[in-house]
Amino acid sequence: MALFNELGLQEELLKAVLDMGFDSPTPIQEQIIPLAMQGIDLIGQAQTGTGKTAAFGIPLLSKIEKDNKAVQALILAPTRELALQVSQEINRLAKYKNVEAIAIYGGEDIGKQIRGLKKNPQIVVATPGRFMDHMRRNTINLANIQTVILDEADEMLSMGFIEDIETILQEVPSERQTLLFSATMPKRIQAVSQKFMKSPQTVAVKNKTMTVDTIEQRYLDLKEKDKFDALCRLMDIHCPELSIIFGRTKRRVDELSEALSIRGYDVEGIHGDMKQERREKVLRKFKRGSIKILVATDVAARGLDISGVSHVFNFDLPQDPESYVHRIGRTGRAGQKGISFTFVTPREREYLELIEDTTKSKMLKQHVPSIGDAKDARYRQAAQKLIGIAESAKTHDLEEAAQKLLEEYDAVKLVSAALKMVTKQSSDAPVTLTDESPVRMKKKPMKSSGSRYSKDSKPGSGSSSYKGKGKSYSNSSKKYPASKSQGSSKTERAEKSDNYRKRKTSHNHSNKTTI
Ligand SMILES: Nc1ncnc2c1ncn2[C@@H]1O[C@H](COP(=O)(O)OP(=O)(O)OP(=O)(O)O)[C@@H](O)[C@H]1O
Ligand SMILES: [Mg+2]
Repeated sequence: MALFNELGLQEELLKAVLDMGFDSPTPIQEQIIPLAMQGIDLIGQAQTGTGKTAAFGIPLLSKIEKDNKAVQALILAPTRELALQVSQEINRLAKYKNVEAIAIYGGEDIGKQIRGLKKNPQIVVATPGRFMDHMRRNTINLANIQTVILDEADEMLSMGFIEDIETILQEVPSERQTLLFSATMPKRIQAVSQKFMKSPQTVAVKNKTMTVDTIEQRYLDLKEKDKFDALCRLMDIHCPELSIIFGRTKRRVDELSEALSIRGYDVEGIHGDMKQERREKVLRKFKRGSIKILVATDVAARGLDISGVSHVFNFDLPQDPESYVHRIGRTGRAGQKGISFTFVTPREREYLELIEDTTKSKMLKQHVPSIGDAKDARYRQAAQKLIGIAESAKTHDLEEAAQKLLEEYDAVKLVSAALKMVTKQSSDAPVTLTDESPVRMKKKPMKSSGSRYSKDSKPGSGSSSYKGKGKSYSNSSKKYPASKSQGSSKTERAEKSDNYRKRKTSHNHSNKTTI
C-alpha cells in the first residue's frame, strides 16, 4: 500500500492530509491523484465513503496557484448540504496552502455570498441553480476557471440537472480539466459525459459489489400499515448511535418525524421544502448527536459524511437502485461498520430483486420484530443499565436504605421494580401516517435464478413468520387512521424536475431547492 508521501504532494498538502488523520491513500485516491495531477479529464468511480472528495480535492489543490486570487476551480454538487461539506473538506486540505474555497448554494443570502466572492476565493463549490444566478448577475468571474469537478456526477448529469450543467459548462472556459465522481455511474451517464470532456479516462475501483461490505444489508417483508411499528421496534432493539430514516416524500418525512417524536424518540426531519437555515440547524444537531434520528428525503442520500451513523432505514424503497446505494452508503464509511434495513411491501418484491441485481449484493431477510422482541430488548437494556450503575457508581450512601427495604420486601420484587423504573417506556400514542403507494418498476429485472419469493415463502401462504405475526399487527394497525394516499406518489425526483421546470419558466434560480 502506498503512502501519501509517495504521491509527490506539495509539503503543505501532505501536512494537512496527515493532520486530518489520513495515514495512507484509499484505492481511489492512490489511482486518481497521480493521473489528475497530469491534467487529464477523468471519471472516478468508487464505493461510498471511500474518500472521493480528497481524491479530487488533493490534485485540485496542487494545481491552484495561491498567489493568483481569481476563481480557478468550480466544484458542482447536487445538494446544498453537500456543497457546504465539500467546501469544508477542501478548506481542511487547504489549511497550509493559503487557498480558500467558498460554498455557494440556494437558500442562503445572496448578498453574503457576493461579499464572500469579493474576498477572492480560488475555489467555488456550488449547487447549479445558485451558481447560474451568480453567472447572470456577473458576480463570479469565470474567465480563469481551469478545473470543473462534478461531485455525484451521475446525479448532476441526470434529467433534473442536465440543462443547468450544460449551460454552466458552455460558459466556463473550454480549456479546462473536467473531473467526474460518483459511487454509481450508469452507462447512459458515461455516454452523456463524453460531450463535456476531452478523451476522459475512467478510473473505477473494482469491487464485486457496488455497496461496501462493511454494511450489513437486511430487508423486512411487511405491509405498509405495519412499517411504523416495525421501525419503532427495530429502534428499541438496536438503539442506534445515530440513524437516518429515508422516506419517499416530503410529506412522509414530516409525518414520520412527527409520529416518532410523539412516540418519544429524539428525531428531526430534513427535506427540500424546509428553510435552509433550519436544514442546516437540523444537520448540525444530528452531527453533534443532540438528535439521534434524522428522517430525510433523498436530499440526504448523496455524499453526506456524518461519523457515527450506524443505521440506515429505508422506510420507503428508493426510486432507483442507485439511490439505494447512496442512501445506505451514509453508514459504513471509511471502513466503519454499519447496518441497513429496507422495508419492502408485497407489491415491491420484484423491485427489491432489481436493487439486488444492480448492486450485486443480497440483502438478508430480517423477521419483523414482535412487541415481545422489543419488550425483551428494553428489559435487557434496563438490566445492563442497572448493572452498570451497580458496578461503577458510588452507591454506599444508599446501602443502609437498601438493607432496610430488603428486610421488608422480597429481593426479586425490589429488583423488578428497579428494572421497571429504568426501562424505557414504550408509547402507543396514536400517530397519523398517510400510506405511500408502492414503488413501481421502471424496467424488468434480469431473470435471477432462485427467486427468494418462491411459493411457500409468500406471506399469507402459510409462512410461519407471517402467520404468527398477523395477530399482533392487527392490534397495532388500529392506531393508523385509514386515510388513503392522495397525490402521495409525487416523488422527490418528480419534485426536482418540477422545480427545474419552474426554474426554467420563472428564470429565478435563487430560491428553488434542487431536491
Ligand atoms: N485516506 C484516508 N484515510 C482515512 N480516512 C479518509 C481518507 N480519505 C478520506 N477519508 C475520510 O473518509 C470519509 C469518507 O470520505 P468521502 O466523503 O470523501 O467519501 P466519498 O467516497 O465521497 O463517499 P460518497 O460516495 O458517499 O460521497 C471522510 O470522513 C473522509 O474524511
Ligand atoms: Mg462524496
